[in-house]
Amino acid sequence: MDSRKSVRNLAQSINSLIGFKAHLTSAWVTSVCNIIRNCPAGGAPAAHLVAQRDFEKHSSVKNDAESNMDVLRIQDELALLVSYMNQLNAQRRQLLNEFLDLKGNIRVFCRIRPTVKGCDFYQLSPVVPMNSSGLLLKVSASKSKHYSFDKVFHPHSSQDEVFSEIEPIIKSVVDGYNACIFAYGQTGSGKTFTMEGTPESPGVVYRGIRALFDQMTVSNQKLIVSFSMLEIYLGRLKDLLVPPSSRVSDPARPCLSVQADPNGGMEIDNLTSIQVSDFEQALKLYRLGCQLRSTASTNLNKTSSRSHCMIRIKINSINVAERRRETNKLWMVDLGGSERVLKTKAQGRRFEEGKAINLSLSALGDVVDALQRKKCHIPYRNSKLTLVLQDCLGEDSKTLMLVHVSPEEEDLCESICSLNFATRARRIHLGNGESQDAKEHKNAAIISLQRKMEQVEDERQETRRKIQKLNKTFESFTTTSKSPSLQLAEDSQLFMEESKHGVKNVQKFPSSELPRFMQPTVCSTRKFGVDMTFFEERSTATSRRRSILHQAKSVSFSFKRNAACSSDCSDSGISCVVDLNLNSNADNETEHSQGTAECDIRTAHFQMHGKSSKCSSDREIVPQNHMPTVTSNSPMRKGVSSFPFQKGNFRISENKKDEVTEYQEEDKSDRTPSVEKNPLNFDSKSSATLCHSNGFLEEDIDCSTVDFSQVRQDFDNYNDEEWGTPMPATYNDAECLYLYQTTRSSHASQYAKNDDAIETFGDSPSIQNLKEHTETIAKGSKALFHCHLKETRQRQFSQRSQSHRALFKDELKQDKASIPIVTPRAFSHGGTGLLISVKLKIQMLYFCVLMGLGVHRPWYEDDFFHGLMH
Ligand SMILES: Nc1ncnc2c1ncn2[C@@H]1O[C@H](COP(=O)(O)OP(=O)(O)OP(=O)(O)O)[C@@H](O)[C@H]1O
Repeated sequence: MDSRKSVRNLAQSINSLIGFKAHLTSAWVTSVCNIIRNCPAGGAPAAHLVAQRDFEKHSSVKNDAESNMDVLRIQDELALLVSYMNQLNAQRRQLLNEFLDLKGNIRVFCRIRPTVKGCDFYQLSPVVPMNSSGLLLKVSASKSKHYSFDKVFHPHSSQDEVFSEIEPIIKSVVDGYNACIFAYGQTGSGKTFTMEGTPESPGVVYRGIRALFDQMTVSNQKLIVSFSMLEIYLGRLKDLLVPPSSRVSDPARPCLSVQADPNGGMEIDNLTSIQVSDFEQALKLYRLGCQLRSTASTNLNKTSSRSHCMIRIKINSINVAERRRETNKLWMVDLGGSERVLKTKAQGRRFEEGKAINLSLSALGDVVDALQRKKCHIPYRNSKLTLVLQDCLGEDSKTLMLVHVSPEEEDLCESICSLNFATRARRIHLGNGESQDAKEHKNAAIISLQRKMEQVEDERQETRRKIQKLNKTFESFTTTSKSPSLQLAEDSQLFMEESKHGVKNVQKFPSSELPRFMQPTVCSTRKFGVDMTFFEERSTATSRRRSILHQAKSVSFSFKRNAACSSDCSDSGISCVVDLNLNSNADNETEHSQGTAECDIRTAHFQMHGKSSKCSSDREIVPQNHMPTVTSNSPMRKGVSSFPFQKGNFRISENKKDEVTEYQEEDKSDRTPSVEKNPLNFDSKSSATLCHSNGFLEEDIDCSTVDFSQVRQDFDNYNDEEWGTPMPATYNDAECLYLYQTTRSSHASQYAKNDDAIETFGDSPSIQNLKEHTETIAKGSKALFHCHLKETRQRQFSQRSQSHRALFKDELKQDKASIPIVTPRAFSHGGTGLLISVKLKIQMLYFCVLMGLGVHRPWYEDDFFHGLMH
């Protein structure tokens, strides 16, 4: 009896010590008691039972020993194979390197565009391809000139053929080299076709990104890839991942500027850099950037690129042991077309664009010339183009120039210029003359290296297969040999880790494998401040993949004072930036307006969300509009929070006053009746007050005067194709109201269709103004308006979140390289991340101990668990 009492007391002491009682429901205790009941009968065990147990124990020990031996054997084999694989990887790298060195650090390919006039190419064209590396240019009837390049692509060469020659350079980027691939040539010669391609036959950028990710998967290296895209337009750098409306509407946003980094590389300050984890994400960004390129119709090309378009893929290596650099870059550049102004008859802006392009191409020529002559001064600084590419045009990088020529007679002059330029570039690595013997020797070496590379590749494939097979066997051993309690303890640990880091791996921890008492209750979900939705099994594959950084959030809001509505619905909605800049001076800045000194590399995490498991809204985050999450490896750090907007739910309502944006109903009986049935379901005599602590929007809204249908209709008319990225097709009433409010705000009244046209609203535009404006939008600038709305929304959220910064300081200090994860609920319960983490740890330990006790039941009865309840 005494021992029972002490057991009860022990449970109560534990409760009072860690305040855990609140989480223990009767269901929990019943589950634990059931476990105990299912164990062999209580009391003193019968002798035969003891004997049987001893026998089982003995045989299980024997089996355990055998399986342990097997596991050890597999582990040994695996270790051997992995080390062999590493050797093969190193060998492959070395061979590829030698191969590229032999082929030259600067390689020049020539691609001849098919003729557009449909004439007999070989007879009439002045450009005649001779073999795989030479072409003949018929300058006149009696005179012709021979050019040779590393590769000549005939007019009928496919995009596949072109890319197969480029692929080794892409692979070398994964091995730690800088690389630059650029398309050069006169306007209309096919540069954009080669780089961008068409949906049916995608170009080098598409294939390059895919090859890069494939190579990363194969080489099994931990690499962080980030994507940037910019253009050099009229000598200015423009971020192509920032919509023009945002560039214009935020005068505080600094221009992009090129700076030398301490490692001798070049860095572009303020350039949006978005971390991508797979090919699809990078591709989406690329498409987005392409939409924003400056193109125009000229005499020579209907869709002429009026700028140099530059795609940068930056690769940061975590394990640098086997790589040359920690960070390296791949530039893929679609240069603007060289053109003769007389020929294009360009005027005004087109003339200026052509002039700027020609100037920078000429600067590129000077740099190439200086490199060729091995001058001590290389005039990189003469143009933005050469400055940006500086670290990829040197000796230690792989450069590939794709020169494009038109086969038309009338383009002969331009073809001669382009081919001469390319020949000059090629001399950099070839020297002025190479004997025939030397050439043959080199070719033989290249072929032999190619064979070796193929052998190594085969060997790698085979080894990879073996490793996979062994891994499977190993997994089957380890899963069967684990005792249930050990498995549970490990899973619990996993849960702890995942909760701490915000990682939600649904497959690893499905609720069906958990005892009921380990499953979250509504109460525990609220109390812990951790999103427990990941316990729920997802029915579709798409809903399984969730962003690491995404934090689902319960939202509650109230329109009517006494009728708060709360929802546990987790929506993969809009992620907004929580600016964690530790420099207080920059408090009011968005990621694009950071001071350059504070930010070396700014990486935005672009999140691709699938459909929410519970909610119907399916939204994609678009960089800058919904502003990607931003991190930095400089002292400035940023984290992520989510901001779900969904139909019916309006604002996140939290306890802290400075974090809250909520609508409260105000009784204003003198309001005029609603224009139409108010979609917000406001009483026609009501108005809403938008309360922002940051003062961004502070005014009463007379809801009865807002024609929501007009606002919504306008946004519904918005065409996704214009923007190139899927957008929500409809806007809910809350967003309409927000839009309306935004247009009334003096802080957010500038919209621009392009650089030339800026429309500005006054401080208090009337409804008429708003309607006029929405009509304007309907005529052509919906997308920009849309961007503006999102940017405004993001900025507001970003500012609101800055009050959290201090709370992240500890995390930031601990791990500079990792991405800070924000668990928003932690704040709403008034605790710091550390406190909650410790608390979670204790509670989990407690669970494990109880489970252990439940299974082994050394000295107590069910009373112990009942004691926990009292
Ligand atoms: N190899 C090719 N096969 C089929 N069509 C091609 C090829 N190269 C170019 N074209 C076509 O020629 C036209 C002009 O090509 P493109 O726009 O790529 O030229 P560009 O060099 O980028 O011109 P600009 O410098 O003015 O932008 C396009 O319609 C394109 O589809």
